Amino acid sequence: VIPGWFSEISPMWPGEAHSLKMEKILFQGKSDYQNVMVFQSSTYGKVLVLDGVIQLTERDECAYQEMITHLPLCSIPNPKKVLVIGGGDGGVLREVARHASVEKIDICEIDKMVVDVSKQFFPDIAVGFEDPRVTLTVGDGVAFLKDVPEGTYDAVIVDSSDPIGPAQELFEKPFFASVAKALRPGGVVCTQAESIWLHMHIIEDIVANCRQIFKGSVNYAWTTVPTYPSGMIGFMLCSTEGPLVDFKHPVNPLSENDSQQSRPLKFYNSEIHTAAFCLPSFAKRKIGSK
Ligand SMILES: NCCCCCc1nc2ccccc2[nH]1
Repeated sequence: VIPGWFSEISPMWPGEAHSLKMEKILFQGKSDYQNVMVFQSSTYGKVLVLDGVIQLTERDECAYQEMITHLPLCSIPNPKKVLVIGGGDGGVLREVARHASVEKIDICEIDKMVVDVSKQFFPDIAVGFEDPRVTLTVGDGVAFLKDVPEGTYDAVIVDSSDPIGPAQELFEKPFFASVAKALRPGGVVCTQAESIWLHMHIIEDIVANCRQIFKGSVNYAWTTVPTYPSGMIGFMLCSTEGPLVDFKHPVNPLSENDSQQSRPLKFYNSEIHTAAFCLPSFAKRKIGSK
């Protein structure tokens, strides 16, 4: 261990560890589900860490929050009701709120400590909770979805951590089936879907499960996040049977310089939306779609 440096050692990326120079630890706690830590880094702003794994930094969270939100919401004409599973930092809520067509935003986050810590240390991310359309449920997303009437949502966003830890069930078939039931015909889901450099086997399983359950489109897309190991993270975008969804050509554009927005988009735009679905050959062979 190098004094003054945080190294992200995890079984999720054996044999490698991304490190960030650390100025000061701002919070350390243990919730009912995981260890929670916040530190001030030297060059990436404040950093949120769960069980030793970097969830977000102030400097590059935009790449993840904007893409996981706008890839699905810009792919359907008029999203009205949106569900977020996970996402307790509030960043996805902040991005969903940019869509004027949205009338209702439900969020189900299992760990209240993540919400409280985000509000205290990441106000520009937790700002998402202030939108009047938002209803927060603190609980297990699997149980939440069991009580959702069929066809309730236009879009579901699963902003989870990784299969090692409290989010494990969010990567399994029964959960995907409950998401499909909660979506209207032609509805869309976008999930955090790991890295093609590190987790190809996990992704192949996810793609196989999604292709069985979602009878519309199933596409993998990705973004670059400098503070995530392998510098990238991917998303699984699926649509249910019904009006065809072409994820690669957004029908509901968000103007990147929308003057109404107090904060313009930092990362997402319609070109990068389309580019996000382009895969390197090694990945195309394994998880590409026709
Ligand atoms: N909202 C949490 C996003 C995921 C944070 C943890 C994490 N960091 C990763 C780096 C590479 C691949 C998968 C990863 N999962």
